[in-house]
Amino acid sequence: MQPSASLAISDLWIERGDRDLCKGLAFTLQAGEVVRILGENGAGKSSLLKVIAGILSPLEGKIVYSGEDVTLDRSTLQQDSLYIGHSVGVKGLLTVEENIRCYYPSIAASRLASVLAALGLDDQSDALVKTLSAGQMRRVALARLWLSDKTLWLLDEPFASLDATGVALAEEQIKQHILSGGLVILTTHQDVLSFSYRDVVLLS
Ligand SMILES: Nc1ncnc2c1ncn2[C@@H]1O[C@H](COP(=O)(O)OP(=O)(O)OP(=O)(O)O)[C@@H](O)[C@H]1O
Repeated sequence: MQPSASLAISDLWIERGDRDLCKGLAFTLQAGEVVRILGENGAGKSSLLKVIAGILSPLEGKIVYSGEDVTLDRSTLQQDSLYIGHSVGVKGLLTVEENIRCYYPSIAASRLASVLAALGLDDQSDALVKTLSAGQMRRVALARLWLSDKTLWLLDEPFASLDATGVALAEEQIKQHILSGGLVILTTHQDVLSFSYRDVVLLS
């Protein structure tokens, strides 16, 4: 985790297909803050997260991470960020444990066991992910929140498919992260969140 990290987005303009998204978007994020991206379906919320993560490039604008202009080269930001996309992004033909080991190959068995227990997946450790429910798959994806040492979290619909217990677990991880000085940008259609956040609204 980087102490006192910050993110500043200015004059951002994203184009996808023949649509202009987020034209002139600007916002900042300081250590310990959460921004929730709001907007109608198709407004560009997922696209914005992908641009910040360096998966897509903006047409115009500036992205500054902790004082460094990373607009053209997002590698510094990528090294210090965790992006969990809209799709669950887990591998169905691997077990729960193998999925987690894909990202954290040297994780200690005791650490893995405690994360699986926290997620209520301890009985599913050896199950093929394709045999799990949608909410259980989302929990496997969210195991990365428990294990991440990255500062900036970019979370696209992290609560989708989760039951109330799953939402509370994920919210708790986000709370712990911001208490440690992390930064979070998330999209969610959930109205009530149990931590402080600012809204950035994308107009369609
Ligand atoms: N792979 C793609 N190629 C071209 N255009 C795309 C692609 N993916 C999304 N788009 C377009 O970009 C626009 C924004 O999509 P995006 O997924 O970012 O919106 P969103 O706000 O996250 O929507 P939702 O709330 O439905 O998840 C939409 O018009 C969509 O059609």
